[in-house]
Amino acid sequence: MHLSAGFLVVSLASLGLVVWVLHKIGRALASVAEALAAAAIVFVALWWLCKGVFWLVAQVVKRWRTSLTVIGLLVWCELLGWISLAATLGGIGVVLAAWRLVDVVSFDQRCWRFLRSWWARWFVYARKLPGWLHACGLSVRDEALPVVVNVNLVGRRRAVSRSTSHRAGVQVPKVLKVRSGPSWDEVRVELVAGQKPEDFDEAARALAVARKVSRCQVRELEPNIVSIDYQRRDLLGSVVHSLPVPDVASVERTGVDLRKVWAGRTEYGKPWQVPLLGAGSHILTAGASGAGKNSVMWCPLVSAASAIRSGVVRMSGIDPKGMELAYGRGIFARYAVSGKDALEVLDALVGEMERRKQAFAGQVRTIPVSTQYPLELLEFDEIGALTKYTDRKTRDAIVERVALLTTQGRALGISVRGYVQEPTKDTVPVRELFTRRVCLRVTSKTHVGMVLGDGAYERGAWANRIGDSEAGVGYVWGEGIREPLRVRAGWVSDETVKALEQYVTNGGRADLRTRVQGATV
Ligand SMILES: Nc1ncnc2c1ncn2[C@@H]1O[C@H](COP(=O)(O)OP(=O)(O)OP(=O)(O)O)[C@@H](O)[C@H]1O
Repeated sequence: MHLSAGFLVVSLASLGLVVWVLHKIGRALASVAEALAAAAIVFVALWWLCKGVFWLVAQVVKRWRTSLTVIGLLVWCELLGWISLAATLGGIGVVLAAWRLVDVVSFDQRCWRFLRSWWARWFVYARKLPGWLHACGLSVRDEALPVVVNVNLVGRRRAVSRSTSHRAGVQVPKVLKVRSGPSWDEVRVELVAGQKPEDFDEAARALAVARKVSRCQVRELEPNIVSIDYQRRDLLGSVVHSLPVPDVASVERTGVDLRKVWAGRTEYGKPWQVPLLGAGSHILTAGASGAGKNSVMWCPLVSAASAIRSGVVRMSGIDPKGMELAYGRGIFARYAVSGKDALEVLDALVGEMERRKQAFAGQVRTIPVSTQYPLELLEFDEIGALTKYTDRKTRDAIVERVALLTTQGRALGISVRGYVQEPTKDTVPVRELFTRRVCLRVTSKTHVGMVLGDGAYERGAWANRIGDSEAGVGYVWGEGIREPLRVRAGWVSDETVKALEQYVTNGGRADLRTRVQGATV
């Protein structure tokens, strides 16, 4: 009995001791945990503070223009007061408004476009483009590869394969620069690893829809940098008029640069200039009926009127319809309607080419054009009518001569400009030999590739979407032009064609046909 009471006392005392020790340990651990938590909180706070300061400094340095402006404004307010700042800003606003009223073009080019670019970058594209790109499938997911570990206890071998996935986030191309022109915004972005410029070509339509504009064009600038161009408004919506025909009585317009002849306006509001001589001067223009092929033909001729009149340019025309060129018949030294006459005109040009070869062989690489050796410019309307819809023999002969002229004529001062409604290979078997092509409104998407080449449609040359009311609007691509360029040819009225004929033939007194030996009717 005594023994069990003693045992009980000892047990209780031991239990008390254990509880007391545990209590002490618990308190000690709690203090350690508290200290650790406090240290962790201080550390995390310090970490975020450092990160914040670093980010702020980086922003101030990176956006140095904004930083300087803010600092300047603060200093101004401090030294001169905010009333003087408000008055000065108001004064600048009034001056800018007056500038805009007086000369909107110089105002836009020298001032407004910089502000517009800045605004577009920070308030449109930096904010919204990542979302659009992601929605159009132009982002790359950071997906860590899923891993499964199989342990083979018998063979003590481990095999590793993939089975779980981890999604850490999404990478979107970075906006590098925004340039905002009068009708286009050019947004330069840097691609992320795993993307290629072609991905953006394919998504151009979706990008246009996301931005709620009718056109978006993608240009590859560097292997990892593309420019996404958005058309905000259409500068080619209204008719562009051709230059006036020079007045015979006034001082003559001289010095036409035949390598850059005014032909209309580009979508960037700049002059569209075509070469009638040298690189890119063999031009094939395709367009459905009523697309405006005639303005592409006549407009540069009106601009080069003085060179035609002075004999530096000698015109030849093949006009299977017998209507279009016939209207300005007087300016053509050689002219043909039927297949047989067309062959004679082409033979005459090939003959001239051979003569020039003999005269200049070994002396120059490109002949200088002059009245003695003028630029021979052939306008070949409805080329398909003679290369597809005639008898086989005439057709082959015509194709052969056109091929000769387009492959050899350039350095010898001979240029060929062809026009066609249906740009298929069997209609124009030599279409690749025309170094520059113009695609006006066409009826099908496939025609765009046939005229301008592979990838033109994807790069934004949407010629099948040109409206019926947009005659003269088209895309030009080829030698010397990196991306399809949207243009509108200058419109040439019937009166202007007649005035051109009057001017070139000196009121009918000069018959250009007499200047050509062996000219056809
Ligand atoms: N640059 C232009 N701007 C505005 N209107 C134009 C322009 N070019 C042509 N047009 C108008 O569009 C109509 C068709 O033009 P055009 O005769 O040049 O077409 P086309 O392509 O030659 O057609 P087709 O092959 O049937 O002869 C004409 O009424 C013309 O006045």
